[in-house]
Amino acid sequence: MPEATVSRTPVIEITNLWTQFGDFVVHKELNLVVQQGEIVSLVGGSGSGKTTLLRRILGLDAPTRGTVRVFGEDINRANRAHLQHLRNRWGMLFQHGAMFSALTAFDNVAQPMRELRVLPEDLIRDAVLLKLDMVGITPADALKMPADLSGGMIKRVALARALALEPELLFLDEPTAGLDPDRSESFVSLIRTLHQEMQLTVIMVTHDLDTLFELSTQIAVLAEKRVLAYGPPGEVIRVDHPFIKQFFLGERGQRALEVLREHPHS
Ligand SMILES: Nc1ncnc2c1ncn2[C@@H]1O[C@H](COP(=O)(O)OP(=O)(O)OP(=O)(O)O)[C@@H](O)[C@H]1O
Repeated sequence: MPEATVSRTPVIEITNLWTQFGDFVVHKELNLVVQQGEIVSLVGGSGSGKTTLLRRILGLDAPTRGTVRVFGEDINRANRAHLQHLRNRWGMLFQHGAMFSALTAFDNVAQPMRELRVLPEDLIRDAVLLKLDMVGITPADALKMPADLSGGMIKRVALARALALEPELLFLDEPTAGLDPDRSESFVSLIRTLHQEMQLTVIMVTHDLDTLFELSTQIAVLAEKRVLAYGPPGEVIRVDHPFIKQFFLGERGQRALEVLREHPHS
């Protein structure tokens, strides 16, 4: 296909989104367009509406006004079956892993595949072991219950589960929270490798500036009830706005500039 005709439908397109709880407005005329292959970090102060925005994108709650399109589809107009089809195209890693505590690591990863009810069990077995191998979990550890795994291992198993259905889009909520610096660093390089190998689009919420600058191709700053700035890290941190200055200044800003010097393309 000639390049000019290749469709560039954004993976996510949010138009004039309003979110209101009673009289309290969280998002006002919020717009955001995410193209395929980006790693987007959502940042903003506490209560700025990051989690609520994620929930809107996932179609968990309908917006007060505005539209949310994922893979070109209006998420709030899709019927149940269609919504499920869309959901199978993304994976979500929750902050605390959110594993089923009564299932082994293996069965936690197998669960989304079993739910599809189309794959034979022997194929599921191979696919689960492959996903666990990708995130560095051995077959022996796969048989353990979540309570017998370390925090870092739980995150990796939860990531394997989020990747179970080969998603095109991955949501990460505070992916490195609760990990020590070494584990956090190896989790970041795992995400980076998976992003390169699977051409994933990633949307993450993170307060960890190291993770943010190591991974993001774009940063979306949520403030004043909208996306105040959106662009590559090097551009966003130079935006002249009190929140952005405060967020990236001082020690945080120094680290940011260091990482940007190490990765001058970002
Ligand atoms: N179901 C709800 N009913 C009423 N208010 C809500 C509801 N969900 C969220 N809010 C409010 O909306 C605002 C945004 O919340 P949200 O959890 O999205 O913020 P956040 O940016 O993710 O914050 P944090 O970084 O602290 O997790 C908060 O003031 C919160 O109290």
